[in-house]
Amino acid sequence: MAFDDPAGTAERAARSGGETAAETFRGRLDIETKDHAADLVTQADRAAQQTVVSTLRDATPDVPIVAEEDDARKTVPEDGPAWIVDPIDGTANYVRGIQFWATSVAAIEDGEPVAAANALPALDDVYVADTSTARMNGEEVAVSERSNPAAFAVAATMWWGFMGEGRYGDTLARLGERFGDLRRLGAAQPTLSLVASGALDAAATPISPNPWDAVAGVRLIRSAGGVVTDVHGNRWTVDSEGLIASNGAAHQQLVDAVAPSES
Ligand SMILES: O=P(O)(O)OC[C@H]1O[C@](O)(COP(=O)(O)O)[C@@H](O)[C@@H]1O
Ligand SMILES: [Mg+2]
Repeated sequence: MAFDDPAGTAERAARSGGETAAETFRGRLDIETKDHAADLVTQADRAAQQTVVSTLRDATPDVPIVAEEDDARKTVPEDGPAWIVDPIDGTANYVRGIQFWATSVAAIEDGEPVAAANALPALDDVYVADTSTARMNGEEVAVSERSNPAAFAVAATMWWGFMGEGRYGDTLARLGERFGDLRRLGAAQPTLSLVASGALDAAATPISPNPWDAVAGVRLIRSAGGVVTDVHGNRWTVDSEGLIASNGAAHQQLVDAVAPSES
């Protein structure tokens, strides 16, 4: 492995970026829009990214860094190691003063997520995973043991209203019919962290997420004993269509709800 202690470095970097972002949480912010009116960026996103990047560069000067903001690299290399950074995942929550946001750092090697850290400073929670174990605040966590879909809480994560043609509403309706309870929490990495800890039973989206919205959470969920696939039920990779994450107990029902056959 090209990384030396990737989980430890990811945790340090996520904590440091989270501290930078926390300094201005619920303070005065300059808010800019990106692709659409609800796609936001602030000086806090940029400052947190600088903190994370400098922590990672100090530890691993030669490892490429994929990151959401500014002119950082946006694509994950197929071969070799890379860091994947979302300085604030859940900026829309952050600017509204809602505590559910994270600084997310993942390590990937030859396309395979090998470590992850999601720091949620406003909630004082930190999720960390290596290739075998997921921890929340230092304690090992596992996906939920629920098996009855009627008892499931499923997060319809990653906003996809822009897909149009009723697909968003139709997918939510199918999830609502097949599972007991639905959530939209406003931030993908914290949502995936809750699947890893067993607080949620599943999370799903038919859109192809950005790597910084997905990779850390995928590592956390797999190390917590869960399953992450694409919309067809195939093992999830950074090139996948959609993302369906669960405790494994009703995974096919989720796949069916998110990507029904055309017939
Ligand atoms: O689970 P929800 O409510 O759809 O929220 C997920 C949202 O979180 C995000 O990961 C937030 O991303 P950023 O705040 O980093 O831009 C979005 O990609 C996604 O729309
Ligand atoms: Mg972000």
